Amino acid sequence: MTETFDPVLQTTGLTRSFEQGGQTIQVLRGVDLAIARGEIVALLGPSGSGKSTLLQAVGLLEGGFGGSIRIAGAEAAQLDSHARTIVRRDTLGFVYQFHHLLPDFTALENVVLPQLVAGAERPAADDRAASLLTALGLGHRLTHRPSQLSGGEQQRVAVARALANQPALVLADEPTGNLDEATADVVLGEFLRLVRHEGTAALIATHNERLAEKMDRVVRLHEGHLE
Ligand SMILES: Nc1ncnc2c1ncn2[C@@H]1O[C@H](COP(=O)(O)OP(=O)(O)OP(=O)(O)O)[C@@H](O)[C@H]1O
Repeated sequence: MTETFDPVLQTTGLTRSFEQGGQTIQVLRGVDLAIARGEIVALLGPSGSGKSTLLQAVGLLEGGFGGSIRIAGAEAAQLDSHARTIVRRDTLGFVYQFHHLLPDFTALENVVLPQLVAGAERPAADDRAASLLTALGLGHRLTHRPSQLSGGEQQRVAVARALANQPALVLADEPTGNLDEATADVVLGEFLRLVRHEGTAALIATHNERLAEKMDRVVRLHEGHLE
């Protein structure tokens, strides 16, 4: 019996260009990428090669792309804005270079909130948040606000928030790019361990070849294509 490949993300001939000053900048020129369920993929490429542009497209954060993006079987171009919001909320998790935590809420609340938005109830949402934060070594920081946390701790909270709704795919854009090298290593290691434990697939843009080697596969953006 042949197993059918059921990727969590599949892009085919993905293109994206920007108009600027009367000129067209062709950033993505036909990106073909398939990520299996649970697979962790490093996205490498020089500055300006389009890593963020690719993550924004597959994160359904903006339109304007050509080609096909399928997320968990749904064709992005066929989704209206409400359906895109549901896919983002229920299927995707996001980690950025800067944590974007809500400053007036505690670490725990920052991880509880997306769950409540998705329809979870307390105390189950609190338990899930506490368990994720504890797995990231923040069990003693649950009631701290972001400003009371170190940079590495803030990024760990952002990781816990991204995983809170058990997404099928986490998209991360330079998730440790704002941290010093030693902290970046530790936080990325914990991020990968937790993603593996949860069985979540991930696409992680980074400049760091050494960190990329810790992932299941490396893809490189070069002149608008993946190598
Ligand atoms: N909204 C926009 N309007 C015009 N050009 C844009 C826009 N967004 C991105 N670009 C251009 O697209 C190219 C790719 O940018 P992008 O941020 O995706 O690269 P990157 O690989 O993530 O870079 P870095 O590693 O420096 O973060 C750049 O030349 C950038 O100037």
